[in-house]
Amino acid sequence: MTQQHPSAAAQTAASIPDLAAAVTAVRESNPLVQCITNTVVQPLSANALLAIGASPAMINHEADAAQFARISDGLLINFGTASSHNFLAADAAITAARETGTPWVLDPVSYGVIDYRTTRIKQALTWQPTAIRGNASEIAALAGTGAGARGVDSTDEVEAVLEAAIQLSHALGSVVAVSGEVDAIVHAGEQVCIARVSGGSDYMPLVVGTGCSLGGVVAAYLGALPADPFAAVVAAHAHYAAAGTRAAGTSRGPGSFAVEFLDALHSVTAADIAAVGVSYDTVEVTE
Ligand SMILES: Nc1ncnc2c1ncn2[C@@H]1O[C@H](COP(=O)(O)OP(=O)(O)OP(=O)(O)O)[C@@H](O)[C@H]1O
Ligand SMILES: Cc1ncsc1CCO
Ligand SMILES: [Mg+2]
Repeated sequence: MTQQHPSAAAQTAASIPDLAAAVTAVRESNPLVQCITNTVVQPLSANALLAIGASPAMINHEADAAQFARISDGLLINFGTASSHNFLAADAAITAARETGTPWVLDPVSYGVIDYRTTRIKQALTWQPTAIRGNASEIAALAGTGAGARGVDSTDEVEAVLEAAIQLSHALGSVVAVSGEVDAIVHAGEQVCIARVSGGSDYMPLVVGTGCSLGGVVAAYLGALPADPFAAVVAAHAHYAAAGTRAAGTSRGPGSFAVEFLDALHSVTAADIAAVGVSYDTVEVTE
């Protein structure tokens, strides 16, 4: 079995992502992001993408999906309320994205909770997503561990599922991002790189779609930074954390937070995002 030994040294300065540069890359390149996502979160997801400087398109029918994937900079797949058309659209879009080398993100909503969706997510995993973004229970379930999600919500802690995230990243080559109070982003190459992103707000789990819309934002960052997927995924989470912290300061509850959060996604500067608390670690892998 593969073992991980925490390294005494934190990640070398040279490989620490330049978050400000990533934010600027998104805002300057206006990445086109195809979202095949659930009906609950469509407006929030599209608005979040507009607010960060990306261009969203919810193209989710199988007859159109592959054609649009070929012109997109990034693709999000989220089966939260998927119809038969959406499942077929996802298959077509992922196939096209793999042909064009377009980065794509899988949000494994409710993996392990219901059978048909679990089968379809398993199929999508065989196509090796550029990034997998989910809450702690979803990531644990993908690796066959954890307490299991309760519907779409997590019952696990991020740190408790870190080993599962590392295994998944090893197996698929994907960047694996686990959301929660402190997010963890894992990329297993010769070494395992781990980033932990603090900030945000405890209103965030009370607004539906903060996680789902983050999946689209991750796709946008990957589209702007295709050569550095770890940096892209960390920067997307730092952007959310900075905006969440700012929005919480002026909110009275989840309703006003949702509005303030969109404003903050737009108004946070690259410097604000670079100032988010992110800690880096590496883990050596030995057989
Ligand atoms: N307690 C918390 N404090 C600060 N930020 C949080 C907290 N819980 C979640 N977040 C943030 O909320 C966002 C969504 O994470 P969450 O784990 O709630 O996703 P999710 O369960 O997939 O959401 P959904 O399925 O409703 O879209 C992330 O940016 C995460 O950092
Ligand atoms: C509430 C809900 N139900 C299916 S998808 C979704 C959005 C959060 O995952
Ligand atoms: Mg979710």
